[in-house]
Amino acid sequence: MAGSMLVSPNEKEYDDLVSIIKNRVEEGNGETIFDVGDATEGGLTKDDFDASVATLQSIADSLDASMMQLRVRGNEKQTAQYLIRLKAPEQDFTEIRVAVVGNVDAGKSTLLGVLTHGELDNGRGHARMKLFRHKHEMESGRTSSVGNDILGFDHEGKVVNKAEHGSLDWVHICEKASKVITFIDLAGHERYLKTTVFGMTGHAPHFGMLMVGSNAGVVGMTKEHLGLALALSVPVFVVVTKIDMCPSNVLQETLQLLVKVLKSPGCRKVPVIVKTADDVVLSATNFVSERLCPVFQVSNVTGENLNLLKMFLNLLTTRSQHSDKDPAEFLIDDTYSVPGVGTVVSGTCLKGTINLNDVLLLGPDLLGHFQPIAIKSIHRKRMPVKQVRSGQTASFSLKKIKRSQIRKGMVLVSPSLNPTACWEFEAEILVLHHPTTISARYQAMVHCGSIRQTASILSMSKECLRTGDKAVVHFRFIKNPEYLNLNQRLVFREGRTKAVGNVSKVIPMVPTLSGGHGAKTKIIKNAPKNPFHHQNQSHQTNENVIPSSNGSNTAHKEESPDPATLPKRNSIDDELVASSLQPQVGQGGVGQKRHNGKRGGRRKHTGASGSGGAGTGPLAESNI
Ligand SMILES: Nc1nc2c(ncn2[C@@H]2O[C@H](COP(=O)(O)OP(=O)(O)OP(=O)(O)O)[C@@H](O)[C@H]2O)c(=O)[nH]1
Repeated sequence: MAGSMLVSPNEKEYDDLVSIIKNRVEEGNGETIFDVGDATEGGLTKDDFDASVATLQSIADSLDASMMQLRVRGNEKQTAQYLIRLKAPEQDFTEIRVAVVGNVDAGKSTLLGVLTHGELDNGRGHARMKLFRHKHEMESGRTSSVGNDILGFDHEGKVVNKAEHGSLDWVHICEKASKVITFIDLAGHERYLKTTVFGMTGHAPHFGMLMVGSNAGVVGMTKEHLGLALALSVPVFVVVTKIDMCPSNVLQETLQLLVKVLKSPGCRKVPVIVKTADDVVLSATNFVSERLCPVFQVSNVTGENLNLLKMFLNLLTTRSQHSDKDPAEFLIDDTYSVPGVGTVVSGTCLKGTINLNDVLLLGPDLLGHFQPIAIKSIHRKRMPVKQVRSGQTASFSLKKIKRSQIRKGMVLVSPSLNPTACWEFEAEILVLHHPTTISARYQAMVHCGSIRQTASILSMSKECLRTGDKAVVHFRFIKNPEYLNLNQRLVFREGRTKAVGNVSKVIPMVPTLSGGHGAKTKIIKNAPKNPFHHQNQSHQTNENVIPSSNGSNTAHKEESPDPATLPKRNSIDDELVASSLQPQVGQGGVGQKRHNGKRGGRRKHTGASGSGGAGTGPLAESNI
């Protein structure tokens, strides 16, 4: 657009400008960054600049949007960038999910405490105490659950979080905010890698915030987490912490190594060390489209550069195209039993719009069935709402169903989708790391959305796979059928073995008379009898906050599809146990009995030592 058009537009030009800005705001989910003056033309004189800003302000007013100056450049002649953001109606806000990863002690929980509570840290764990959720975390000072913290920005870009007596009122934040950043604080310690992978696949983060302690440097799980984010195509920005206590030569070394890793062939990022507000705007506007990776250097104790980070967070916009009009698809990532309310599920609405009292299909259960279920109430970030749209997370209370009948990885979908479950699927896989070779019959944990289940390889387009190899792999879930979509990203993981890929073919369950594991997926009126043992823990619903354990989910059933496909099972959610990175197969019977007894459940060439592979970052070793 001509830079001069804003100076004194005629009526038609003004209308054109309004529709251009309106479209851009819609595309940007309620906001856009707009240039005033064209730098290539040398910018605008003061009078023309002022006239342009006045035009833009009047357009913003007509759209019921605010306008915030981000940066101005030049003296005699000027250019500038403005953020135009719609004033969201109360109860509506844009949601951005940021997965927070990094090695243990990088300062993840501390930074989140400082950002969300607005109080600096004392360097001895003061800020992080506000966030800890489980007693054992409090004691060890380590984050083991996938926790959520929110930071709200109003339409003028001001932080709306106000902690009262140390606690935050989420409803207040959501009412005041136009944009809510949800931080998914993923564990730093390698023993919790399983939780971290679940957080990255199951909570559909838009961005990854990789935290690096400046004194410790790029150590431990740093590369591992970076590799995971890259593999899942989640854009990453880096926050280097503790600059207050780090000698400058050590800080420089850390930055140099970081830049080297980011530029490496496995990563191919363009690091930008953010030092000024200009850098922030530049990074935020080019973050998603280009391979840019902003690097912030902050102190949670002195607060240095936290303003730049906050400015950047305020400018983050989602890249996904929302599809509010499609049939609804909601991915369940957790379940709760709330006294007086009943069963509550939380998760992400991937497509469509879900309204209060809608009847959706819930499934697949252990037999691959879906059952109709009504949505009794909807909460977004603990705030009761009437509707949830694509891209948003929410929790629903459900009618006439026990919590124990629902598991992570199930979906709630529109009946018009006529959903089918699948035991088998194909995926294009890239092996990021494997100690030896992977061949048919190999078994490992598949993470796909909020699905987390052991699957075995039935066949592959190559005889065996080594680190760096790509192949089309035919998988079969070993425990129950799942609901999968084409092109879903997945992680295939076991011990130090890691592969990533895309679902390329979903093989729906085949109808049989026996009701065996190939049984036709059918929609049943009444829920099947509780296929699990009762879960004795009840949790306060806390959208997106995952309880440490859902209790035991030992499977038993009335109508057995095939005993081998419903083996005795340890708790599927017992993600806190130290054994989480130990071989999954062979524990508690998973994979020991298989439908095809010949294949057995024996893993081949796992080499899994229980180590999460600290420092074995896939980046250097793969071609992602
Ligand atoms: N001096 C100083 N100390 C910090 C800073 N950030 C964090 N710390 C301290 O570093 C320690 C570790 O911080 P945490 O926030 O627990 O680290 P974490 O990355 O969340 O660790 P996990 O939850 O175990 O993954 C705490 O004692 C903090 O007080 C900082 O910027 N400066």
